[in-house]
Amino acid sequence: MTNFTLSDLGWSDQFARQIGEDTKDLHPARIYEVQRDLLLVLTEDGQKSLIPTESAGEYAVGDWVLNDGVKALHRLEPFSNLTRKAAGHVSYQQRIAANIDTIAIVTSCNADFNVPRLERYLAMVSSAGAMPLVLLTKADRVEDARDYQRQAERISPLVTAIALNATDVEDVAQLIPWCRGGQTLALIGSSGVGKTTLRNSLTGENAITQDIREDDARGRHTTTHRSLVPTPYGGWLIDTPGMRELQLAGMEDGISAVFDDIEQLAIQCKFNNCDHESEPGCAVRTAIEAGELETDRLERWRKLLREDAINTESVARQRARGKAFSKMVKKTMTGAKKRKGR
Ligand SMILES: Nc1nc2c(ncn2[C@@H]2O[C@H](COP(=O)(O)OP(=O)(O)OP(=O)(O)O)[C@@H](O)[C@H]2O)c(=O)[nH]1
Ligand SMILES: [Zn+2]
Repeated sequence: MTNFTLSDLGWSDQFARQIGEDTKDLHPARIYEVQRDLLLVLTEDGQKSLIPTESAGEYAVGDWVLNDGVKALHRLEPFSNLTRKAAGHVSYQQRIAANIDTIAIVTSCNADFNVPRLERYLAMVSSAGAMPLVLLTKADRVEDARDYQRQAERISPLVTAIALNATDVEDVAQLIPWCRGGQTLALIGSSGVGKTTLRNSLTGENAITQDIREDDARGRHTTTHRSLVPTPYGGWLIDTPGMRELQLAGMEDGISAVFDDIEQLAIQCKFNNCDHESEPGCAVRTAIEAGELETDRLERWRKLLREDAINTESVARQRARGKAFSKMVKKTMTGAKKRKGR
């Protein structure tokens, strides 16, 4: 990985505009891997490692940082930002990857295919500010993959679905338009759907198909081995480990985008606080009665909005608690310093 220009690396005016008087002497670098105490980056002068100046969770693979050759002093605002609500009892928005043009949601033409889960992923992608693509792998294992394709495309006009055999290099070449000329494509989806296989077919390399496990103080966990890898077509690929749990938080806009059909109907309801239950003049109910909208889809929309609202609140509460704690620590420290100075 050497000799890339900034534009090969995905640099654009949007980032150049963020350079100010105080940062004009620093150099841009794109993160290809976030390690606990180190950021592995790509620059015009090749690969480097930088010392982070914020906690590791503040950086994501794909981010641009400005550096002095040693430290990552400033993180540039990304044009897209893939996050999720972290699993577990501590609620926070976990950054997964940044500056991705297209996010491919990978599922297979088998029992993994699931419309509610696709809707969930699509809301996530839409909130991230990236273009969604649905990849239906294992198309070689079914009689007719077009049925899966139709079901996926029916979810939203935002969806382009491609059915393919991930093990077939020629078939996977259909994805070249999304990973050439400095563009970044990310792959997300459950474990075993073929993300690593797609990556190997696209890049010609042989990435290990299993996640590495490591022990740390908090017990066993799967290493979050996300990295930005070059494709032979001039673009980039980010492979993310399989996500078991996919909770939404702060993604109301993404949900609205995926369920735009319902939102458009809701605008036409007689009452603007309509619950779409039994109110007169409800355009949503009318559409259901006319067979233009499925009750199940209405229910899924409601469920995601409810879940998003609850999770968003718990993330906000956690953040407030964290802030209150740092404030308390700061006050105590200042108090201690003053007492010492006296
Ligand atoms: N026949 C066929 N097999 C496939 C296809 N895609 C993936 N496979 C097989 O399915 C298995 C799982 O594929 P992986 O690429 O490891 O899946 P993954 O999404 O990377 O899984 P994680 O690393 O756990 O997230 C492998 O044995 C692949 O060879 C396909 O399109 N057709
Ligand atoms: Zn209504």
